[in-house]
Amino acid sequence: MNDVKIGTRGSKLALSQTQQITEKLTAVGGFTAQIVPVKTEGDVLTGPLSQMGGTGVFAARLRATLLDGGVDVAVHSLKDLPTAATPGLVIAAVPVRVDARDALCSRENLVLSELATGARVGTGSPRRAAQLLSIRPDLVIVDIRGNVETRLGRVPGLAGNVDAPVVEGKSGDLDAVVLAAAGLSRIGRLDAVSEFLDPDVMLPAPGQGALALECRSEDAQLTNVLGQALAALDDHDTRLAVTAERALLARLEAGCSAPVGAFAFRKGSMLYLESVVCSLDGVHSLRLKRATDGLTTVGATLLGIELAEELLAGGVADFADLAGSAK
Ligand SMILES: NCc1[nH]cc(CCC(=O)O)c1CC(=O)O
Repeated sequence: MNDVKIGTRGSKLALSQTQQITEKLTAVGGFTAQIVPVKTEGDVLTGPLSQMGGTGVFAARLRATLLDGGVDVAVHSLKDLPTAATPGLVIAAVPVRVDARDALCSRENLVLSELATGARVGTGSPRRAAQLLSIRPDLVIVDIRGNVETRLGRVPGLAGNVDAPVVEGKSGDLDAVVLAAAGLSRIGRLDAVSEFLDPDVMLPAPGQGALALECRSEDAQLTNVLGQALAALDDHDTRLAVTAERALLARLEAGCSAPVGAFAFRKGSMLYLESVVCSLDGVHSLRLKRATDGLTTVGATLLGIELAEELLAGGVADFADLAGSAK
């Protein structure tokens, strides 16, 4: 097989993670590959991300390109991938997860507890906003969008030396932003981090820090060179963790901008899953944990479903906008 086409979004983050994956795939598979940036709806539309409606803004175009043969593999950030299966496509590999935590990137390198009363913190994520407000109700949350560099540019001193596109003419107007550590790491900007927020403080989005390598179902066969190379990149523990997190999200019928955090990890013979659902103002929240010794994707799926049902029984639908449509 020659010149496998690897599809990705065109952002710096997407290109850098796809480059790393492509190097591994070609080394394992012994084929050549070509990276094909695909413009997605999410790159074209403007307006607050949380109002762009439903999940999968970033993934839909890539999936369509995969189905029509324009690319052979799509590299997705797993947290941006809708939980519903796409007929004809499979997630052939979930490579080992990097840091799943969120990170505070602030002016003068302050940690969360040191931010001034009423400090302006940028995030477009209701999940991050709600968890920030539950610890620091005084903070002023500013809805921001744009790629990672653009968001860093909103904090004085963090713009870096890249010419990040300035969105709505705003830069340097915030005290801090919250971004995924994984994204910062992948573009080489961990220097901007003032504090890594542990899951005790802020539970990440389901799938955060993990990638999904998707291909057409017929190409995932192990009799196929591409299928073998993809299978070699799959990490079982990461697969179990994200399977539990995504099963929970699916059972809650939560949208991508719902205030739901979830983090699972395997330790020894157990898979642990913890989740939080918050009201947008951070005043109400329910946080629960569960574990299973069923270390299979079926066991992980059941764990996610059971924890979601406990959250629903605890009344989260009464205070949280699970559909994530209203702001
Ligand atoms: N929603 C955008 C997005 N999708 C994936 C990442 C990078 C981290 C990851 O792979 O989980 C980011 C940026 C961010 O949330 O700061």
